[in-house]
Amino acid sequence: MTLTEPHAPAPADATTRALLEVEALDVYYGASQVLFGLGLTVGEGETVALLGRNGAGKSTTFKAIAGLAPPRRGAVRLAGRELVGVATHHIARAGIGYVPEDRQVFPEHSVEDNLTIGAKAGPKGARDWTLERIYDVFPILAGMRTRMAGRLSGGEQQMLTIARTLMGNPDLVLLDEPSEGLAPIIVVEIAKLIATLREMGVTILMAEQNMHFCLDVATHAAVIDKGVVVYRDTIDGLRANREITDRYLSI
Ligand SMILES: Nc1ncnc2c1ncn2[C@@H]1O[C@H](COP(=O)(O)OP(=O)(O)OP(=O)(O)O)[C@@H](O)[C@H]1O
Repeated sequence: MTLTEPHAPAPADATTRALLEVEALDVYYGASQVLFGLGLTVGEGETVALLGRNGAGKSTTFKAIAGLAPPRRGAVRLAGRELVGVATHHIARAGIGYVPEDRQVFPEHSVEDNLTIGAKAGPKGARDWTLERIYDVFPILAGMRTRMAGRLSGGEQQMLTIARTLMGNPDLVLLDEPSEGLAPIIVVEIAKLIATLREMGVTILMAEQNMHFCLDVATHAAVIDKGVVVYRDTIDGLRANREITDRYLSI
């Protein structure tokens, strides 16, 4: 059960070590408050879906974690290290790979250049992700390595953005609405890809409005409403909880 205390970081599974802890986060745009003491935890190896309606605060939560929407109050810790007040590029170096909603590829560069531009060792010196491994997991990109990224379809650009982020060897990947604006057949491909990453043990926090997309992909779910995380459970717990899905996620 799992209605959460609004200000506490909603607990990860007791057996899992917390990788990301977000605690009592207040974020404002100018005078307008958007996150209200938001708490959220992502355990190592989990794929957590942050679900909520349009405007609930999903993107703002990600921006706050990535340092783009600095919180007025609260804490964001990655493996115990405080990230509030740390510059965005240092947050990336600390191990957070952020895939924003608007898919940022370098359109005038080839697929392979896009992958190598952001390549670096992870914070612990790990180079788990190499070009070879990327092409293994993203065979579609292997077939278009010399193509200009700007000529890729929306779905291919989404895959390239995820792949480019992995080349930075992050400890945690933030995926903001990975299924948004894509044709259903491509959404299925993106879902398979995320499931593959999950099986490989990559820790993922993804924002989604589309609950059905998450049911087969995520291990856990957190529900955000009006800037507060109101529920956290396993994905199966969410699936079984009609009250929560009807109240917060019905479209
Ligand atoms: N730059 C901004 N300036 C002012 N208000 C903003 C800004 N960005 C977002 N907001 C407002 O903050 C609230 C939360 O927006 P946010 O984008 O975080 O929601 P979301 O859950 O990601 O929704 P969506 O699926 O539409 O992206 C909304 O009311 C939105 O209008």
